[in-house]
Amino acid sequence: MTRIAICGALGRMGTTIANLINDADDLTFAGGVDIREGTLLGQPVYPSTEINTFLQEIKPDVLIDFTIAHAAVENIVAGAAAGVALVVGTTGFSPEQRSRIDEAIEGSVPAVISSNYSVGMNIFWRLVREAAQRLGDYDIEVTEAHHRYKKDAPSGTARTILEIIGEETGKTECMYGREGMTERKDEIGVHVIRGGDIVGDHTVLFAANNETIELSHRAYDRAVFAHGVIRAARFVTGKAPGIYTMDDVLGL
Ligand SMILES: NC(=O)C1=CN([C@@H]2O[C@H](COP(=O)(O)OP(=O)(O)OC[C@H]3O[C@@H](n4cnc5c(N)ncnc54)[C@H](O)[C@@H]3O)[C@@H](O)[C@H]2O)C=CC1
Ligand SMILES: O=C(O)C1=N[C@H](C(=O)O)C[C@H](O)C1
Repeated sequence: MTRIAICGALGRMGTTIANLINDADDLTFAGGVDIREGTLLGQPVYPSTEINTFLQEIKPDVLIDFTIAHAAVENIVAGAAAGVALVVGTTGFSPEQRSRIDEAIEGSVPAVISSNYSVGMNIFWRLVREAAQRLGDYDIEVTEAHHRYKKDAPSGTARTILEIIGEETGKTECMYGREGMTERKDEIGVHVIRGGDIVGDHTVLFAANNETIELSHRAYDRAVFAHGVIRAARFVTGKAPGIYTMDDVLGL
């Protein structure tokens, strides 16, 4: 049995993932950490200030983090120091936070890090790469929509899309929304929508004179992310230290 713990256990993703772990024959939900203390599925949830005590007492094989960037950094550093394999889904890291994460993980524990654990999105990123390779001279606009409670913008997934487009076209300048008198140059337009309970929509528009191509991905249920997280948790157990992606997990 692989013992799995979750940071952000009481959140939208934390509870969805815990329920899937509970249903799996080879995995056990060992407990969680959150700002609030309590229990989930009969297991303890420690307050976030007690992450080190939690790791010593619960001794999970894998620590999954779906919290918020500043908290995730501390949880990852603690998990790596305790020698626990990691699966990180939290988004919104600054470059400095990401460097701190990489330093903590490299050479100490195996970790999967991805801005989007849905299988469909990992294929979508490949489609975007192919389109960007061939349509680099088209105008490109990225739009994402999420629920009203999402804190980081643009989404981690949109940031990954921008990285892919940058790698394939060399275009790295972005225009975040437009207002007033604007003149389009070679920038990538980035547009963020927040409202209701939208789970996660991403669209990449390639536009030229007389034609447009739109690639869209829409998640209808958080279970699509959570299923990918479970695959990542099984994959990361017993791997050599280092940072892995969903390409590694899915064998893409
Ligand atoms: N990579 C992926 O596939 C996905 C990533 N996400 C990302 O996961 C993160 C969480 O998303 P949601 O579950 O929707 O948010 P949420 O707000 O529902 O859950 C976050 C939980 O973390 C807890 N928390 C906050 N600070 C903490 C700390 N210091 N230590 C422990 N727990 C703490 C909160 O109390 C809350 O229960 C976000 O960054 C989001 O962008 C969300 C969905 C999919
Ligand atoms: O916060 C969310 O909900 C989501 N966050 C991830 C992101 O920032 O890309 C993934 C997914 O779109 C849902």
